[in-house]
Amino acid sequence: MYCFAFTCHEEKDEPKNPTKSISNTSSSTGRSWTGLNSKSVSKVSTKRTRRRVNVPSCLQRPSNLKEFTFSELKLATNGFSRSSIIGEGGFGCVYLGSIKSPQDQTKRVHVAVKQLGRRGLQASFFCYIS
Ligand SMILES: Nc1ncnc2c1ncn2[C@@H]1O[C@H](COP(=O)(O)OP(=O)(O)OP(=O)(O)O)[C@@H](O)[C@H]1O
Repeated sequence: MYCFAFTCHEEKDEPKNPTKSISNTSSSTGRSWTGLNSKSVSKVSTKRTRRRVNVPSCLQRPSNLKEFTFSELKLATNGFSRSSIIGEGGFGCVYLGSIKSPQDQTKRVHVAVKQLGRRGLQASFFCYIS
């Protein structure tokens, strides 16, 4: 299982809404879009200690993550329509989206788009590929 770290980056022409992240729901690609795996995420996201865990910022961490703009995610989820909602977790709603495959631009893949809600802002945010 591979993981996507939440992207902190905001674009100037986008609304201030750092609440979206995306994960690939398709297991058919067989390739990861990121260097993180479930082990590294569990180290930083599930360990509850009094000591502060030193997590490198999103911008410092080397990765091959693809960043999506708010507009791209809006398009992928049909405007974050209610009919695209496939679940809701502790961080917020999860939408079914469709994007061009990073490996083959002629194909489309289904993705889960997680929306960080107000409650979720209080916690670290990671999402994962199923
Ligand atoms: N990659 C995915 N593919 C398909 N459905 C997903 C995917 N990610 C999330 N979901 C759906 O959205 C729901 C909420 O997922 P989410 O990961 O946000 O919360 P969670 O699994 O309850 O964990 P937590 O909120 O504690 O992180 C899931 O129960 C599932 O139904």
